[in-house]
Amino acid sequence: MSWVGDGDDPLLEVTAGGAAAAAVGQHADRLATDKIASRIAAGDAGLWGPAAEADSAIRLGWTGLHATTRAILPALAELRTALAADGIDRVVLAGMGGSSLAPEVITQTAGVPLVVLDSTDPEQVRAALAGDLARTVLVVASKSGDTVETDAQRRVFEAAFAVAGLDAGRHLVAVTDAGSPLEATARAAGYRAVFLADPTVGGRFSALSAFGVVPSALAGVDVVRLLDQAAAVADILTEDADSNPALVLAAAIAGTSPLRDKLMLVDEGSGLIGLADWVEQLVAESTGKAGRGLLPVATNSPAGEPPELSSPATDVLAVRFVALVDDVDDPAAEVSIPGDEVTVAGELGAQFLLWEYATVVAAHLLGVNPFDQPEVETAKDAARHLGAAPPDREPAAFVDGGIEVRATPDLLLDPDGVRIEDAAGVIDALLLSVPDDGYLAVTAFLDRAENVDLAQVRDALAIRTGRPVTFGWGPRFLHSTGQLHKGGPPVGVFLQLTGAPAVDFPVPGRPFTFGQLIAAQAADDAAALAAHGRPILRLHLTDRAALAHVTHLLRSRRVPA
Ligand SMILES: O=P(O)(O)OC[C@H]1O[C@](O)(CO)[C@@H](O)[C@@H]1O
Repeated sequence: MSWVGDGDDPLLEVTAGGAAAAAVGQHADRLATDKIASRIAAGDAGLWGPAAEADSAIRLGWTGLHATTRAILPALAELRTALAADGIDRVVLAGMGGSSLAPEVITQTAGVPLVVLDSTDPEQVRAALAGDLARTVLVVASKSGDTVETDAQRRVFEAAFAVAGLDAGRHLVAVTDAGSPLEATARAAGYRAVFLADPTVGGRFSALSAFGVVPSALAGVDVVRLLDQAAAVADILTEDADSNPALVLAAAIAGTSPLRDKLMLVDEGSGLIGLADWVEQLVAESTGKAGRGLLPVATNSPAGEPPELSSPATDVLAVRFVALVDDVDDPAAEVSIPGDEVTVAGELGAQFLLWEYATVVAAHLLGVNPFDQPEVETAKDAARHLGAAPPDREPAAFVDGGIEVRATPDLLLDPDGVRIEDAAGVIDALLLSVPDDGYLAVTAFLDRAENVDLAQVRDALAIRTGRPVTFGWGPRFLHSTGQLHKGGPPVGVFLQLTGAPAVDFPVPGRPFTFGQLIAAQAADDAAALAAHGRPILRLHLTDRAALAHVTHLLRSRRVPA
């Protein structure tokens, strides 16, 4: 069945087939009758249960950002002109999760350059520092203002500008909440601009706020068009109608029975580059708690169709990002689509608002609070209090060809209880441990620019395990699927990849280096996952040249029948 967001010139189109269509038939009408959409737009904090009200009461500002964000556009335009007059035309964005994912999608889709630095990997930080600093402006984006990764990136750039003999303040812009530590730091350091964001908008819902538009506009994106795309569908998305695309999408992704909680996000010519990475954080961090949640699987399969969809398991749902169909003959027409699938079409600004509504309605259906991230706060606190000596490194169980192997105990024994002493064997043990309703999460605390080919192991592992496989770069995924890994259904199995960096350097003013910071973040995440009873295999490359060997092992070794 197909729902078109409006008349014969669709701005949004959501279609559902099979189990997803059945879910829409089962839930959309009640969601409309219960006036969920209009209540969200009206700021009704009571839709997610009493325990969530403290959060939901201050986290619904995103419903109006397409209008309220316009207030900063004149100052933003002036700043862009002033920067150009100063010969500053390279924009680097330091921010994690919701503070960088939307600008990344916005600028990639618009085809304008933006260096997104959302890593503490020393090699990735060094690459961002290697640009022409005289032509560089660093946008430091952090709602809380004390995210350890962003603070470290800020510190090293401030020092680099000074060493280069530049007036650092003229190369620095901040986006943060009023009263945050970053606001105070930026003003004291004379940043040339400090944009205060809407405090009633959480990070993963901030795409249309200053967090989304400041870096994008400075990079050269027409953000008025982006806001207009959202404004054009705002009314449709608040309609209490079973044809409301947000209600349809929410029912399709969260209302199937049995629940298809592994969402295979597949791009099929949408033109929206990287949208899956933004949806991944929004859906995983909003729904992945209380032992429930939806696992978005961002797939960049070279063949186009991810292996998981060749014969989809009963807990898998395909969500395809497609181009809008211009000539819709009959807007009310119901077009059937094959399989247990959902297709979503719309301009980027419209999709931001669509997915935000759909996600909070999905959380309503799942019975979870979409606005907190309890397990991530624990990780953020641990990182904030990193002392002079990062947590002692767990000793390796064994070393095999330059690969230090660490693992939860069960993975180190073969089916006969004999201790495994080779990397290939322990990889097999890991893949065999993926439950029938589970998933494998590969987390690579490496350089996502330099090691980009590593992401291709996702498909190979999906074939080997026959289960959904996610691939995330660390520490970036900690602000996305990290919440779901620890707070969601306890069915994940984890492969963590780390590597000794070729370079390392201190975080100015802190008692650790970038290499120590990222190693500590990986160790903390592994410990947290083990504490949640999740199997985890950690492969540490004493030389990143061994990555080719690890990739071969992941791709090639057969799991015994
Ligand atoms: O913008 P901040 O406060 O630096 O937080 C960055 C990200 O970390 C989280 O708070 C937790 O992952 C996200 O919700 C947020 O987008």
